Amino acid sequence: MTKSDCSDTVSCLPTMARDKTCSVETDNKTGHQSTPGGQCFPGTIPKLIITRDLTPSCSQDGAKLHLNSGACLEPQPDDESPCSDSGCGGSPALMRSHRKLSNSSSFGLSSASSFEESEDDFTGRTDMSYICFFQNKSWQKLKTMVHWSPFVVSFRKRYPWVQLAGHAGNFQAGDYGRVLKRYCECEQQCLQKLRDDVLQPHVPGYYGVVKKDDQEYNVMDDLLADFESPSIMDCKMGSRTYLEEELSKARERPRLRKDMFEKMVAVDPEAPTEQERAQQGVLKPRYMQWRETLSSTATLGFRIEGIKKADGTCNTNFKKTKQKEQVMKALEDFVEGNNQILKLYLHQLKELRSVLEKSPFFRTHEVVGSSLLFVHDASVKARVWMIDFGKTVPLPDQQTLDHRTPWVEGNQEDGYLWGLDNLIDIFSTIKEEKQELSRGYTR
Ligand SMILES: O=P(O)(O)O[C@H]1[C@H](O)[C@@H](OP(=O)(O)O)[C@H](OP(=O)(O)O)[C@@H](OP(=O)(O)O)[C@H]1O
Ligand SMILES: Nc1ncnc2c1ncn2[C@@H]1O[C@H](COP(=O)(O)OP(=O)(O)O)[C@@H](O)[C@H]1O
Repeated sequence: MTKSDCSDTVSCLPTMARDKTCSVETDNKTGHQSTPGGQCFPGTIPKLIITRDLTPSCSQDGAKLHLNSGACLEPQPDDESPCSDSGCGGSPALMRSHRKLSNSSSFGLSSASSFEESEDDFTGRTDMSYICFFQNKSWQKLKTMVHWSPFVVSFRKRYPWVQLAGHAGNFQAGDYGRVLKRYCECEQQCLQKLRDDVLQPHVPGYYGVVKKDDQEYNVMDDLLADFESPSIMDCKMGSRTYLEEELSKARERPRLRKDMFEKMVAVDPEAPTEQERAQQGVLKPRYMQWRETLSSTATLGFRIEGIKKADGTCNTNFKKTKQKEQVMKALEDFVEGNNQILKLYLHQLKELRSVLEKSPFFRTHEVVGSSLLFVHDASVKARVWMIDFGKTVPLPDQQTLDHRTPWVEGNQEDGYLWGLDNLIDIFSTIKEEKQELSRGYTR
């Protein structure tokens, strides 16, 4: 997710203390559209009601959103999450739209064929030494159907940088071994605090803020730097992908998101309700809940966002990967039957869990929308890191989370450890099945 100045300020304070005022008006960088004609929905617009989701397959309660009469719906900047592209403010340099990278099915070209000039490349010099070169040209765009980032990291070695998920345009190359991520105060505060937490080895190293072309960036370790042609997987953790704060805002000031309506229809034309169809828009929490129940987020507490393999193939088409068996298949495919890689990942996930259970930072933060980034290569090196702290917010004084208790609105539980337990179980099952299989062969 990306940043917005005022919403960051709002969300990086403990919930109780947050200043909810935000004077910035909706801007056109967001790409979000209001209801048809740019007006408030002309009909009777219902009020927002939150009810429990009692779906038996879901081991947690979930808030459901319904519209009742009376509200005027139109996107507003402060409806968004702390680092949302669609939030208010942001740098003038980023007034262009920052699309969310599509999760549509996509199979990458080999990196060799993916380098191409593009009209919308970044060109010209910058005031920093972060220009990257490929074939003597600056800022080559890695152009495929998938999410190659618009830069090639270059210094001691050149390698195409891959952004598997998240918002397009959020990253730029840093000095060798570092990347720049569009500034988000919330994320900055987390990365800073994490430097002094036991979790430090499990998150990218953080090196402060730099300004480039009027835009600020958080500088952090490039987690791909020490790998050769890495395979990468992004798993979004937790049973909930929107902050409680986003829910309150949606209830206080329900706003329709036409872009989310369109993303919903693209996956399942039957998904919107009659009313949503008439409005041509959905509320953000409604969209997020729909994504959660369509995927494994609601039932397993994590979901796969994308996988890029060493051969360059890339798949971000996991929106409907929900059943345990489907997830297992995707994970098996990711490790390509390599037992050692499997063991390394399992070991690291268990180690991470034990550190999370001890971490003061983790205990005192609502961790939403954060991912685990899995990276391995042919040299049988494999690592897992926590990334994306744009919606990780401190809890009010004295409050702590166990990250396993099912969420009910108000308790701020995020299901992170529940999801990690499930992920570990799935990796363990794959390992056991492989062992069974090899025992069978040797009999
Ligand atoms: O994956 P799809 O279905 O495209 O939906 C996206 C993701 O949930 C984003 O989360 P993430 O950045 O973790 O991938 C979220 O950003 P937030 O994190 O800001 O909530 C986007 O909200 P908007 O940015 O409001 O569009 C939402 O449209
Ligand atoms: N420090 C990093 N090193 C290498 N790759 C990263 C790093 N941070 C993010 N990425 C890549 O970028 C993608 C999106 O990152 P994320 O922080 O989730 O962005 P957003 O905030 O836009 O959602 C990840 O799936 C991963 O592929």
